[in-house]
Amino acid sequence: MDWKVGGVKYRVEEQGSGPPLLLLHGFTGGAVNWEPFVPAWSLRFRVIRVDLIGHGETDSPGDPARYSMESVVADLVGILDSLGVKKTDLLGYSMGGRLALSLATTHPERVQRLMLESSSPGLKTREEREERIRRDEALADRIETDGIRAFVDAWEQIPLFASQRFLPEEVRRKLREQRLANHPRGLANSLRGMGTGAQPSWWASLDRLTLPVLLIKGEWDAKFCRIAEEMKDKLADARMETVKGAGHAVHVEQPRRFERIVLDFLTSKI
Ligand SMILES: C=C(O[C@H]1C=C[C@H](C(=O)CCC(=O)O)[C@@H](C(=O)O)[C@@H]1O)C(=O)O
Repeated sequence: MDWKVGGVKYRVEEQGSGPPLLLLHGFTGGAVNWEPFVPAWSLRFRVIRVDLIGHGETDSPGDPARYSMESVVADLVGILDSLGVKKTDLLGYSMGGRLALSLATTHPERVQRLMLESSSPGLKTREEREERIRRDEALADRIETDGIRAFVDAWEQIPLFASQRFLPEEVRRKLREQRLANHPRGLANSLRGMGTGAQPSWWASLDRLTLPVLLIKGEWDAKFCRIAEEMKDKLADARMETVKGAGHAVHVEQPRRFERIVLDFLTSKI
C-alpha cells in the first residue's frame, strides 16, 4: 500500500491484527528487513512496516531539506493518522532508532513503548555534529558520484559491520541485494537530511521520557553498547538487553533471539 504524505509517496506494509507495532529500518535498509519477524509478531500485533524516505519503494525527493528529522517525524505522524493509529509501539534499528526516539520525544502522546536497537539520541556537542555533517556530506557526494554499487561495496566493509562476515552467504547476499536496490539520491539525501549529525541531539531530553524503553545492543558493538549504557542512566523506565554473538545489526545476526526479546518486552510491559 502507498500513502502520500507531504508530497512524498511512502510504501507501507501491514500484517496482522491487534495493538499497532511500527517498525523503522536503518540507513540503506527497508521494510523488507523486518520480514523474518512478521509471522511471529503479526499473531499478536498489527505490524506496520515503512520504507523510509529515500529508501526502498518510497520516493527519493531531490531536496535534502525534505529528509530532515522534523519532516520525517511529521511524515510518520501523517501515516499513523491515515492508518487510524492514535498510539503505537515503536521499534527502530540504528537510523530508524534515531527516528523512533525523535518521534517519541516530540510526540510522546503517539508512542506506547519504545524499542531502540543499536541507536543513539544524536551527538551532544555542536562541534561533533558539524564534524559528522562534514563526513556524511562527503559520503553523500561519493554515493552520487561513484554510484550505489561502489557505495555498498565500501559500506559492507565498515568496522561496525565486521561481525557480519560470520553470517551465512545467503543472508549476506540478500542484505547486499536489498542495499543495492536503493536510489543513490535517496541514500545521499537521507544522510544530508537526517544523518546522525544533522538531527537534533536528544541527549538533554532523555530524562523527560516516561514511557517504557527497551535498549537492544550486540555484545560486539562496543560503540553502541557504550551509547546504550549512557542512555539507560538517563531514562526513567529503561531495560537493556545485550545480545551475545551479535554486532550492530542484532536482528540480522541473532534473529530468533531478537524476535523473542521484542515479544517478551511487549508482552511484559502493560
Ligand atoms: C558508521 C556509523 O554510523 C552509521 C552506521 C549505522 C547507521 C545505520 O542506520 C546503519 C544500518 C545498516 O547499514 O545496517 C547509520 C545511521 O544511523 O544513519 C550511520 O550513518 C557510526 O559509527 O556512527
